[in-house]
Amino acid sequence: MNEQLKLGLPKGSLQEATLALFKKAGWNVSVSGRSYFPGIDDDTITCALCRAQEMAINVENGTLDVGLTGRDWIGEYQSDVHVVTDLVYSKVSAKPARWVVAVAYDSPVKTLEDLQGKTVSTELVGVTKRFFAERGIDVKVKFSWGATEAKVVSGLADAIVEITETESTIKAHGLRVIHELMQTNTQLIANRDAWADPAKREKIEEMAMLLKGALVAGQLVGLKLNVSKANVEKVVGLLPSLHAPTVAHLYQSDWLSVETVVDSGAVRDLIPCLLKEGAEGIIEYPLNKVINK
Ligand SMILES: Nc1ncnc2c1ncn2[C@@H]1O[C@H](COP(=O)(O)OP(=O)(O)OP(=O)(O)O)[C@@H](O)[C@H]1O
Ligand SMILES: O=P(O)(O)OC[C@H]1O[C@H](OP(=O)(O)OP(=O)(O)O)[C@H](O)[C@@H]1O
Ligand SMILES: [Mg+2]
Repeated sequence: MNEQLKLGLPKGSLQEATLALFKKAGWNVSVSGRSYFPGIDDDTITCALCRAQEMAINVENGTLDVGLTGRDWIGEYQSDVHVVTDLVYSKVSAKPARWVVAVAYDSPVKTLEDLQGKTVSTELVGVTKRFFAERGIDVKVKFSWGATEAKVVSGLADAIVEITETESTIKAHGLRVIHELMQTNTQLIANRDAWADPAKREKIEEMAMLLKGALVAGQLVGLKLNVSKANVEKVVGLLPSLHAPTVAHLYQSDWLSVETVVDSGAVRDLIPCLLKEGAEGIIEYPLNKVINK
């Protein structure tokens, strides 16, 4: 690659989770002081921090070759970019976040149609206008700079269209969700010319593969245990795995070592069952990457 790859990292809600993901994928990104140009331990890449809202615009116009942002903001500007891959994580979890229509708990509004003629406050103006227009519901959409939930409480709007992940902000303001507009997750997007350039495309594809591998690994753990030959079938039968588990002989013994990868959420229930079926010396370890062809 002759030129460095210009990578945009989202400043704000997605920043921390994105830098942690890059670290797991193999890149150390160092954000220092007030600079919006972090360092990265890869000579073929230059980094810039960019608001999630502006990322797709900057990738579309070539200021950046590649960037990460939410599907919501790509849709808001209907940006002409190449979506390389979905990376399903949000601010605090590895799940999508949801854009919802919410009203005050005691509001007479029960359905979307009840919002006819009313005021809706949101940061996501374009998507919201299109959403109501498609349904023939005439609402006044007012742009919100943030703290949008407060606008229903203070009577500035009849409803909001707002993002929620844990629902803690919705609940803290006594709001009621009446409809889900869409789910959103992080995506890796590329500029169309960068994607057409073979060297850049190869680098972007490698990046996508390693980021996905790191993300998948976050939901899995490695599990290793010993079991006697007599009990191995019962123990292996309990193990869900990416492929068949690896079974190896222990030196000068009738015992076997079994190694596999399982869903981290399943381990709590799985370990007691494995013990009951004769497993011993169980170890669980975190994984950095899981790469599947
Ligand atoms: N829990 C969350 N809350 C808000 N945005 C989230 C959350 N999880 C993921 N996102 C994504 O983060 C992006 C918005 O991030 P950004 O930091 O630019 O806005 P913000 O959170 O409103 O920033 P600010 O801290 O200035 O309010 C969107 O693409 C959104 O989908
Ligand atoms: O469902 P939750 O987990 O509570 O997360 C969603 C909240 O987080 C974001 O607020 P942000 O911190 O961006 O503040 P803002 O409203 O000032 O943009 C978003 O706008 C919601 O208010
Ligand atoms: Mg916000």
